[in-house]
Amino acid sequence: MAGNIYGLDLGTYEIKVYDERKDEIWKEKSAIATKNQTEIFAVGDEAYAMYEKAPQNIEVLFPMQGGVIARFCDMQNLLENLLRKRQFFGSEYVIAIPTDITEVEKRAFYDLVYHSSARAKSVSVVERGIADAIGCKIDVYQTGGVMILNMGGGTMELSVLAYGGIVMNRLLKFGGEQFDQEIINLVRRNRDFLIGRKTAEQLRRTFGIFSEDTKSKMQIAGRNLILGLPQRTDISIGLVRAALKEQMDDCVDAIQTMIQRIPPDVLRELKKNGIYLTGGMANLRGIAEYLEESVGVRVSTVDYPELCSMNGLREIIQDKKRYGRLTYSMLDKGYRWLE
Ligand SMILES: Nc1ncnc2c1ncn2[C@@H]1O[C@H](COP(=O)(O)OP(=O)(O)OP(=O)(O)O)[C@@H](O)[C@H]1O
Repeated sequence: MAGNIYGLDLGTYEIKVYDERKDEIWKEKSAIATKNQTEIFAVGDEAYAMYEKAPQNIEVLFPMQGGVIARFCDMQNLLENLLRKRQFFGSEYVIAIPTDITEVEKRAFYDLVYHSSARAKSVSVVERGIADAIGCKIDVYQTGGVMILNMGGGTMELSVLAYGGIVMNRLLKFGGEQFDQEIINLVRRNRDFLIGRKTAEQLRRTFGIFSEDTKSKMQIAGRNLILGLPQRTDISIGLVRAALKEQMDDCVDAIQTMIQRIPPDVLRELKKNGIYLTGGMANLRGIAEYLEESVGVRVSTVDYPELCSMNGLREIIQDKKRYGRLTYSMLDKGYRWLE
């Protein structure tokens, strides 16, 4: 059977895969569990389920950090194990990659697949901002200016697009994970109470932190650091809101700084078209309204924002004639110096 075509978005929080033959998108957590530092014990969602619960000889690792591949071999093992269940030999791959990273970091995405046991027929890459825009149903060739803000698990990526290309791009190295860490730190400092990353994520996802609500509380489990005992306690929405404030301010500052630097003609169009929010963090209730009020430009979200770049990759793969020129191989002339 001839090879398939896969679209990949290797996120810090989740790996998303588009399978062209089945025309389906699936996702798994970017996590791998190793036993005694030698043997692969579990991958994806199964490995993530063990995080903070696994026995000492099992280590749960997150090979993507800040949007780039931090542990190359672990990431390759993870991807190979996830794809092994499918027809992955001799297939073509299109990978969505962040723009504002070094050429060496970009090349790592390419090598990850090209030099894996998948024996890929071809590997090409596309800037994630472009995939996101196509996923938002923006006509990337015709638009004179639009901003995409991808709010992910480990990064926030700001891209300004015009006429099929990226005019400006900035990758902020914080996302959902860092928000959760801030919640953990504040609960610990304020309440002498230790909670895990999954509990912090649950707090962030449950509370409507951008609403007017000041009364909501949620009961969570953790460890009382004074008594050293496991306990349950109530955490208020105000505490979670306070934990997220600084990073939300940094995000608003980054958007405003970028807006100040945009060439005037592109800015005029951008003000008409607005900012599109993508990535899992765009699911936070009320975030679009909050950003719109803070930066003074219309902000919209799409349904299932975490899958937006995958929907874009799907379009790119299905309509190669139209979108093929937006993808490139890292073996193209411009990249040969890295070989
Ligand atoms: N319904 C939701 N409410 C709030 N947050 C959510 C929701 N769904 C997902 N998230 C958050 O979105 C983040 C993951 O988003 P996404 O899948 O876009 O990231 P990623 O692509 O893996 O990471 P990155 O792009 O930074 O490398 C996680 O922090 C997760 O907690």
